[in-house]
Amino acid sequence: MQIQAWPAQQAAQQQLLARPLQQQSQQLTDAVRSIIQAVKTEGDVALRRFSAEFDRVADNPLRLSAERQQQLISGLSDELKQAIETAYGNIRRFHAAQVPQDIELDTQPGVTCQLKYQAITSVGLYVPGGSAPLPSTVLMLGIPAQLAGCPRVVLVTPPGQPQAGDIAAEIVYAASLCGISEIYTLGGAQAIAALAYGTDTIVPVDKIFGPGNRYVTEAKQQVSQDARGAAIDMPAGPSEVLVIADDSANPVFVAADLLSQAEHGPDSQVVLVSPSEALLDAVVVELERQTALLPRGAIAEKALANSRLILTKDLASAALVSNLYAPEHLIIQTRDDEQLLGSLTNAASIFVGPFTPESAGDYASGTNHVLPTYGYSRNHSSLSLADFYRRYTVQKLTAAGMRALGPTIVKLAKAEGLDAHANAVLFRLDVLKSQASQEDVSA
Ligand SMILES: NC(=O)c1ccc[n+]([C@@H]2O[C@H](COP(=O)([O-])OP(=O)(O)OC[C@H]3O[C@@H](n4cnc5c(N)ncnc54)[C@H](O)[C@@H]3O)[C@@H](O)[C@H]2O)c1
Ligand SMILES: N[C@H](CO)Cc1c[nH]c[nH+]1
Ligand SMILES: [Zn+2]
Repeated sequence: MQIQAWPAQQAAQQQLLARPLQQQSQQLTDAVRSIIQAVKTEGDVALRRFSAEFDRVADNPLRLSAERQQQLISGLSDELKQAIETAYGNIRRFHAAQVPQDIELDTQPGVTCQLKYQAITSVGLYVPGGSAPLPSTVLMLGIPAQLAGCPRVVLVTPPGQPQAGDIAAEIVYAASLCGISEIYTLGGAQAIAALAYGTDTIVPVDKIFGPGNRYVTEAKQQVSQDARGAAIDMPAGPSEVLVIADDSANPVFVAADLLSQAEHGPDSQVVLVSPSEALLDAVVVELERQTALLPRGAIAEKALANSRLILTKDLASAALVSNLYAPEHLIIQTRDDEQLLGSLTNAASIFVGPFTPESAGDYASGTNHVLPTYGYSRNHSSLSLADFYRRYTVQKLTAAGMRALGPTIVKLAKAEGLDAHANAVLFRLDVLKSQASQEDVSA
């Protein structure tokens, strides 16, 4: 990998920080649109056809039976179950602290406003599984759904592991901890279409959560733009990380952190920004050494080909590079991390100091690993418990409240030229006036 100096020109800066695959290529949009259309018109038949075509699974049973779920779980070792339970505990603790509070408030006497939270009725969780099955993602999605109390939680994940039509036992165990038993062996854009529009086998859901490759992410965006589709959490595509490190950082740690995301897939991107040429040089050597030892080294190498090593004049400009890139994950390993932290904006999840690898947040520290990618961290947030609720308001005006606020509403409605709005208040004020004069007469 080549070390590149941070250029002064804006166009060159943007080119250097471009994501590897044009997320919105017309070819991708069209391919996903036709998959969605086929699922809408042909239902289960299309689902089975796409499973055969993209996942090499003939006659996909679609639903993972309760018996098969139990069989798969019983084959898991106690050590692995325990590790999943430890992660479950930390993630649950962090998300349980996020429970939103209803608000009830009199904005003025007789005018009561409430903000209320209600768990979304039915949610669909997409757990990636094309390149590697991700039970950790089950916890990231299933725990907040469980804590919010969503009445129906459906899980979909690509089939084929450990055998055709199956899914990984770890995924099933993590799902069982989260109280999820409605599981479909489906991946890709077809799974998203099935969740959004339903088929004979799958009842549609209200909101779809979860990360995935570019087909999954594009499908989520398409169904969310259709009023008859489903809402989505965020665009959470191929994993990415940006590391800011100075000459105090350990190049072994930095290279390992970069590779931890490079091994996700060939379309992942990792970026190292440093004012230290010596550190950059040492990381190049380490990347080569560690990649050669990785079972997924070939995948990581492809991701490294889209990746960047950037030399800046100081840490302040390294922070500017990060803010411009808006990474999914940002790791900082410098002499004064706390000071740097104050100048960092736009990162979805930040990992501070030499003993905080991104793997901690990917698996078990407690934060959510479902995060916006492609630069969407500028205006989208990391997944949290709040995403599993819908918010709504309730209000009530007493007669006294109407008497006091009515004239203001009438004035504003007249200013907008909306007389029917004004009338809805004026007719009530008339009734209140005549009630008041009758009370005066009888007094
Ligand atoms: N941003 C986040 O929060 C986050 C979290 C975890 C994982 N991820 C990312 O999720 C991604 C998971 O990707 P994956 O591929 O391993 O699994 P995936 O489950 O997202 O995708 C696999 C599915 O893609 C479909 N597919 C494959 N090739 C296709 C083609 N040519 N045309 C149409 N559909 C096709 C198949 O149906 C397959 O089931 C990785 O890029 C990983 O980095 C992101
Ligand atoms: N790094 C991924 C989010 O981009 C999450 C993950 C799951 N397993 C390992 N990593
Ligand atoms: Zn990861």
